[in-house]
Amino acid sequence: MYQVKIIDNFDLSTVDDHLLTASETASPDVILVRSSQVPDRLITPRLLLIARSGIGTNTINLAASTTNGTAVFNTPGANANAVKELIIQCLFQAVRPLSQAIRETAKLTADPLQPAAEQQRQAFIGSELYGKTIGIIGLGTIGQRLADTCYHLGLQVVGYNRSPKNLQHVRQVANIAEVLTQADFVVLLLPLTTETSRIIDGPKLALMRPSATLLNFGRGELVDNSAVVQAVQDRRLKAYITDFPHRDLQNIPHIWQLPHLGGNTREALSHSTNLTFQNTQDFLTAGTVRASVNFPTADLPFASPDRLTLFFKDRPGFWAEVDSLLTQNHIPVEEMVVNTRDSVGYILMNTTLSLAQRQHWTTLRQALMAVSGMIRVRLLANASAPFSPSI
Ligand SMILES: NC(=O)C1=CN([C@@H]2O[C@H](COP(=O)(O)OP(=O)(O)OC[C@H]3O[C@@H](n4cnc5c(N)ncnc54)[C@H](O)[C@@H]3O)[C@@H](O)[C@H]2O)C=CC1
Ligand SMILES: O=C(O)CCC(=O)C(=O)O
Repeated sequence: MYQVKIIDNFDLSTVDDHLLTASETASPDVILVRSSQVPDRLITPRLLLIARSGIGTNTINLAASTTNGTAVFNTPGANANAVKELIIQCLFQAVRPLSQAIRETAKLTADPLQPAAEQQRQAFIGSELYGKTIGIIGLGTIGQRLADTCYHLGLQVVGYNRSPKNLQHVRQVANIAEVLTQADFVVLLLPLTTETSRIIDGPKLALMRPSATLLNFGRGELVDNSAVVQAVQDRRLKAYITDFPHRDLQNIPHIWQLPHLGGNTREALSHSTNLTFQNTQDFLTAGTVRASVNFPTADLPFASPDRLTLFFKDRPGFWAEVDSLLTQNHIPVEEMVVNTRDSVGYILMNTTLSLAQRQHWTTLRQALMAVSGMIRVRLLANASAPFSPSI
């Protein structure tokens, strides 16, 4: 049974109850997390995986996880529609003061009500999105969906992504500055990395039209808060809408703060949680990696009694050494997949161990761990074979 540290809310009742148990141990096997910070102290040698329900992994120390041989998973696309719909809602709210109109109408006491309400309409004249230009910075899953919907609403779509995408309805430009100068609405949908931190600073804001609105649904740290406050207060930027509240932005006219609502729909939460559990279960039982941000992808039918998984720093000659060690120890390689990513590699290897080999597994594991570059070795038992729990 794997010990699971649950950060944020997860209900384990739908997961195989022989696999996971919630625990407050200081050295869990598994961490389940939503948006909260994962403390570095939990990344101990025992930690096999961190499963993030959601896409952004900026609250997880990826370098430390990789060095530790801890796979970090996320749930690509699971909340993309929810984020897109909220952005569309914000765009409409930015051009038509709907909530203000509802609030003011509710205050009226006149009878008949309608003529009195209509008297107020002058205060709620809006404008239309049709024909305006939206600039999308970060054309990943959410950015692409947003681009598509905006196009169908009649907006012109300008976009920028680090690596250009093959997209029908987006005029892709060479840099962020070109988006900022052309758009009536600029939407940030970038991950937070060292490269993107404060990517929208004072000089970049100065490129925006005074009539433009900036919407940040990527991460708060993408924007220099003091520069955006200054731009809004100086009327060099019409408004700033952010999904990442900060004290420095509190109660400032034309700055709207949402409590990180992008993925906060029943559907998105259910998709994300299901995928999180799937990622966790597949990795624990079979070593399968589908949606990891630091492990190479690897999937292989578990058609053998046993399986070895090897995670290693990629280097020439690594496999030759492992292979010779396996041969010396009479461990058959029945089927295998190997994949590399950045500077690490991952192997799934189907095998059949004799009873004696299983009994001496600790010794063999030590020998494999001694191969230069090896980071983590696991032996998994096929659930349908009569063997003790995975190590
Ligand atoms: N507000 C919310 O509740 C949510 C916020 N997010 C945020 O939105 C981000 C995007 O989400 P997805 O579209 O699902 O992710 P994604 O990974 O599909 O898209 C990110 C895109 O940004 C591009 N990119 C990365 N670095 C770049 C750079 N320096 N310059 C230009 N482009 C760059 C990538 O090439 C990729 O196309 C997430 O990383 C997360 O921070 C995601 C989901 C919910
Ligand atoms: O709603 C959440 O917990 C996370 C949304 C988010 O920011 C993400 O998926 O990156």
